[in-house]
Amino acid sequence: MRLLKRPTALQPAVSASERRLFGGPLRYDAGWSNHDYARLEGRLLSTLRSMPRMVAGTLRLAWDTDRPALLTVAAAEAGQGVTSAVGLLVLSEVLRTLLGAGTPAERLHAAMPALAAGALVAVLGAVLASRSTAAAGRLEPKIERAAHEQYLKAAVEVELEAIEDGEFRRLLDSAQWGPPSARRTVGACVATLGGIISLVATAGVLTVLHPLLLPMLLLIAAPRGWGAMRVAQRRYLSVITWVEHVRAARLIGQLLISRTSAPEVRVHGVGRYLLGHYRNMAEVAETEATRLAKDKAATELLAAALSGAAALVTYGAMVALIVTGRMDLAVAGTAVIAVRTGSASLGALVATTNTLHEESLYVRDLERFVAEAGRRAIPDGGLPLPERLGTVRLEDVRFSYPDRDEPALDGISLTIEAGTVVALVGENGSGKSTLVKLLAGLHLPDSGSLTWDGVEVRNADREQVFDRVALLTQDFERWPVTARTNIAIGRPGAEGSEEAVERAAEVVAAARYAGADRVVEKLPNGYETLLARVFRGASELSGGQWQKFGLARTRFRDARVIVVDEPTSALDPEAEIAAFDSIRGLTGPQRAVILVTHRMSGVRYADVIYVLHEGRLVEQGGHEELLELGGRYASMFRMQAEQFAQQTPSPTPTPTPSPSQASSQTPAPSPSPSRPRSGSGSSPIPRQTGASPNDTSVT
Ligand SMILES: Nc1ncnc2c1ncn2[C@@H]1O[C@H](COP(=O)(O)OP(=O)(O)OP(=O)(O)O)[C@@H](O)[C@H]1O
Repeated sequence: MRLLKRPTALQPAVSASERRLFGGPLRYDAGWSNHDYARLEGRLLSTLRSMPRMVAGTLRLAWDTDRPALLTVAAAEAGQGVTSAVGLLVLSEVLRTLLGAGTPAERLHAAMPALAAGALVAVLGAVLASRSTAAAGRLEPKIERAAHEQYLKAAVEVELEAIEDGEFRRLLDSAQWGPPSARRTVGACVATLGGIISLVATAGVLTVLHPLLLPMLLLIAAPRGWGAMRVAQRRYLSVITWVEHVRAARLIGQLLISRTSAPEVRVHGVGRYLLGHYRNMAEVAETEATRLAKDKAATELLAAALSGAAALVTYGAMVALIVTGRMDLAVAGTAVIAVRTGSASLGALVATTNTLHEESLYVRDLERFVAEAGRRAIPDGGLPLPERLGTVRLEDVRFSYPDRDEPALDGISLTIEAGTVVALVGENGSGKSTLVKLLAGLHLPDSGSLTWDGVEVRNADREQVFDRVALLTQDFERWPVTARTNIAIGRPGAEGSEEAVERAAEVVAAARYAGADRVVEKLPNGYETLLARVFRGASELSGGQWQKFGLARTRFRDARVIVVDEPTSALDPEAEIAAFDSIRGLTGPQRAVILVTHRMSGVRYADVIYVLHEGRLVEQGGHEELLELGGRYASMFRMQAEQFAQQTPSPTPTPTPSPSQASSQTPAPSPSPSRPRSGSGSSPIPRQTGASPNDTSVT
């Protein structure tokens, strides 16, 4: 492996693999991580100062999640601090008595009450510790769950544009460590609280014994605190800087074991190729781990040396105090134990504060993500849409993706009326899918107007816009759930027992409508078959079979505007004809169908065909009208028809015209035009404008 640069925290090495596979380093570019670096490096105290605010967020979450548990933990920890102070005072009394006047038996006898009190205090301390452990154990999973829910909810509610934005995705990625960190923050908070209380108690006892002892104790612990904090900050910075590298290596690992890539991994030898790159990237990550380990070792050695020197000075000062008679032996004995206890608890406090600090950095990422997601959330509320669909209208709409200079759509004006089938056609990248996303309310126009029955979509209640749309896109989701749920998920909602029965019947009707019922018949457990082969007993479907499920889901959704984007790309000729018929049958008086496809045989029956070219609307009209126009549509249609005619032996392919289009002499570029459609003889099934989507199958 060739390293192109010596790695540092700010400019990590760029491996040849990264350049080859991803075109460069996969890291956070400038932006907030570098800003953090400067902050972490230069302003340790300000980082420490901001810690209480970060911790407060988690404590608020704890307060909202399980208040009694939080209060129990706080009380038990405070109680433990008090018991440890009392324990030290008792010890001092025991030592004073044992080192005092009298015979050994008399001194032992005199020390008995203090010894008994010490035992009682120790038992009380143990009981309080166990109460604290139990309550914290109850609280921690709840905190993680609440934080995770907060994370997922924030992610679900943002605009699609945010999800497609690389910077936001990075934030989304780094925030995923927030919920487990919030859980650990609770544990660290508890330990820190306990540490602080017991330290204050010990400090009080030390001050009573001699005023010089407390500053000396702090001197012992300070270097270790500095060292631990520095190591944590560097580790955090490294994790953040390398997050994308780790993600990329993980992605390669996934590709190597994924089922979909398995054939190419084997036949094309991609396995060995990717494995080599995986190793390269892992080795680069190892150099970073080595760098961190060296840095940590050096920091800890320096901290230990400084702390050791401070301990030496402390014990030297105590000897001097005893020798000069300014401290008696019993006090010195207690002081030695108190300094040891104190430095141990200060060490533990430094460690837990450090954990708290490190974890709170991740919790802060989560907070930052939630805040950013809030800013980019789909707005709540807005103008209501009429229950019945009339017209969706676009006027001079322009839309650009944030990272593109050229607009994806420019000057688009079109109308979609209820009860019609509208087709969008155009070459790859002409803007069809983008237009669909605007119609579905997933993106808002940059300029121009998009209205639903006169209500500007920008001001409309977006919930209601989504509610009125059914989407069947090219890459619709193949949910890893049962066949039934894969259809019913099109309209998720509360299921009362009566409604459940009704829904079951609707699911079956939708499956029959889309031809998915014949797929279900062959599944081992029918509708209850799990469709995800990764699980035991589950089945997997072919691409075409999945498309039938997609269509069934769309039908089940029963929306006002039904968008189908390349719905037949994986269907065989017979299924494709049936699918186009089914899609036409989805329309109704209150319903419009928007069909996006490159299959011209499916387009010809649309009421209006809109032709897009480089983001602009270049032609519009009915099939015949556009053929006569002799423009882009006509040439696309003829091209497919000719291609089909060349592939089909004589007799000349029989077009499958609709009754209204029977005069057309152009052969339809249907994949199997001479085969009669099921149930329709050789004539096509007329477009079923006005048919209810709850009618029986039209296939
Ligand atoms: N999420 C995105 N971010 C940035 N640019 C995008 C994004 N999606 C699409 N584009 C760009 O917008 C333009 C229109 O893309 P769109 O997907 O709408 O075309 P299309 O007509 O649906 O293409 P196809 O027929 O291949 O599906 C293209 O130049 C494409 O590269």
